[in-house]
Amino acid sequence: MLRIASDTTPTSAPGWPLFDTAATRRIEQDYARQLPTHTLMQRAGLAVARLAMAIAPHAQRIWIACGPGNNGGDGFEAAAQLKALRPLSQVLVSEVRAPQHLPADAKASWLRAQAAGVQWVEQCPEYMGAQDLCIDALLGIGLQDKSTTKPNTDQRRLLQLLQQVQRSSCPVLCVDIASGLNADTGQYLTELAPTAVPEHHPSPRHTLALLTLHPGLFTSQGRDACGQVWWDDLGYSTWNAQTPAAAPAARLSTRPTSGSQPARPHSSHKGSYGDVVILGGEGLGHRGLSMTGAAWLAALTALHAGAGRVMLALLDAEHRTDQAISPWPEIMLRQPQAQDWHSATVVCGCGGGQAIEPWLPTVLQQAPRLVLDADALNAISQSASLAKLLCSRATRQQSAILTPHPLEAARLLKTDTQSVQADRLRAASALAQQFQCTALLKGSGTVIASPASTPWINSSGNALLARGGTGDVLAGLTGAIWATGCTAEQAAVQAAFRHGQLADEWPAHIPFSASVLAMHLG
Ligand SMILES: NC(=O)C1=CN([C@@H]2O[C@H](COP(=O)(O)OP(=O)(O)OC[C@H]3O[C@@H](n4cnc5c(N)ncnc54)[C@H](O)[C@@H]3O)[C@@H](O)[C@H]2O)[C@@H](O)CC1
Repeated sequence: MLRIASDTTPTSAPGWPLFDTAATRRIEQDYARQLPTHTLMQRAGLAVARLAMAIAPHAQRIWIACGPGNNGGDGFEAAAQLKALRPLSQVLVSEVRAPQHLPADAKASWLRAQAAGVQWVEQCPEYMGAQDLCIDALLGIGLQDKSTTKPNTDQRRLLQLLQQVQRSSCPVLCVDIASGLNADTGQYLTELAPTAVPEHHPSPRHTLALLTLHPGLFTSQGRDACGQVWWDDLGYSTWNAQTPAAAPAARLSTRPTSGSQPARPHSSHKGSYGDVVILGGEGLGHRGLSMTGAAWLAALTALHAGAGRVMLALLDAEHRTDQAISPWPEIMLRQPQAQDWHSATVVCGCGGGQAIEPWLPTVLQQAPRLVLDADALNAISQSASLAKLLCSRATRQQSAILTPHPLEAARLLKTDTQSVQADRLRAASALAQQFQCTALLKGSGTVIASPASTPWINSSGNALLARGGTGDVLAGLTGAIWATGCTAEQAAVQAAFRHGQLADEWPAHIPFSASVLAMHLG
């Protein structure tokens, strides 16, 4: 998902820091002060040119769409560098704004592109082929919402070029971030979002983030818009690795260095890995809608993910006799009223339907570690007394992890899905604050937030996971990891990463389903 395009020093803290626009501006000013004028843009242009040659080594034509600000300046600079590095290739530029109206850095790069012999064209040539390359240098972190003002000549021209970039049939390399995408949230400005291909792009897409990585590259619409993300810090972390001029807005989770499964001491036993109890699975007898499969999926996952013991308490009173024997003999069946909730890690709500609500006061008060999923979250969003019980857990040193999808998060926050998706970091942080717990907001670029901690964005996963039951697998996996003794935040971050990593590494010859995913966790 993230590749490093320079010899950037890895951070000593876990995860890659993600800086929002305001923090990036502070870092840029701090760094630019130390360097000769124009150095940063020259480094940016060279980084773009080098990556362009790496991803399109056989390109005969490289078309660069250059916007009205410094993102466009990076484009002019890349054009100049490409012309020097690839004199036989056609390097073509289309601009939004005449050079006399460009910022100083961008104007200097425009002059360098002219001097290098770059060719100016009105628009993307129709003869561009699949081996050629399109570079999107229209808008970077200077994006502004101009929807309330009447479009001027620059805006109309920018939209015209942006549409050509978005419909490009050759690979696209975006400079810093895909144009039109908000670097803080990963949401497109409505008027700049792709219209012909709303969900995915027909040609491969790469994005070279410059100086810092931004949250918007990795969540919401960012993953589809930016494709493969590369990063060049332009030398900043070598110059100032320890004390960046601003704090990160989030961290990007990375592959654990010790491997996915920590080594188990020889002298360990089942008690070393904790008990996980799954409570959920409304039975057919309640409303004629069986949801026991969801609870089974969570239990099966906890079993294969390595929990010491797994208990399954189904909310299926009418079918109790059918449940005397588990199809997986390692999973111990329990009647909810016979279960002691005081010591185990409880995963509550998978397929719980309406039958979960009467059990929530008990688990909210008794379970020391509680993962709340699906219908448990819906019940809490509709009941002030349950919400109060959830909030009060923190005062009793009991922790909780909420695992909502955007609609469940919207219900808990008394808002709508669109508002949640408009700023996923803010929504997850609001849930964590409101309920004093860890919130894992599912979706493209899962966000994990805890009170008083920098939130995480998960870097793994793909659309294979967009099918029924994978959320139950994530809940069971979170419970199994948490039961081994880590913190709620660590459990949520590790579970989200492992869940997505399995999908990323899924063998093409094995049909994907949630239950097969659960059984691949060993
Ligand atoms: N100055 C430098 O030396 C460096 C600049 N960098 C680049 O500079 C970029 C930021 O530059 P800027 O601050 O100039 O910002 P941008 O170049 O992203 O955009 C600013 C321009 O776009 C126009 N604009 C914004 N929203 C618009 C909209 N919705 N419709 C039409 N026009 C719109 C603005 O009026 C302004 O002219 C970064 O993303 C990065 O690519 C980096 O390479 C680091 C070094």
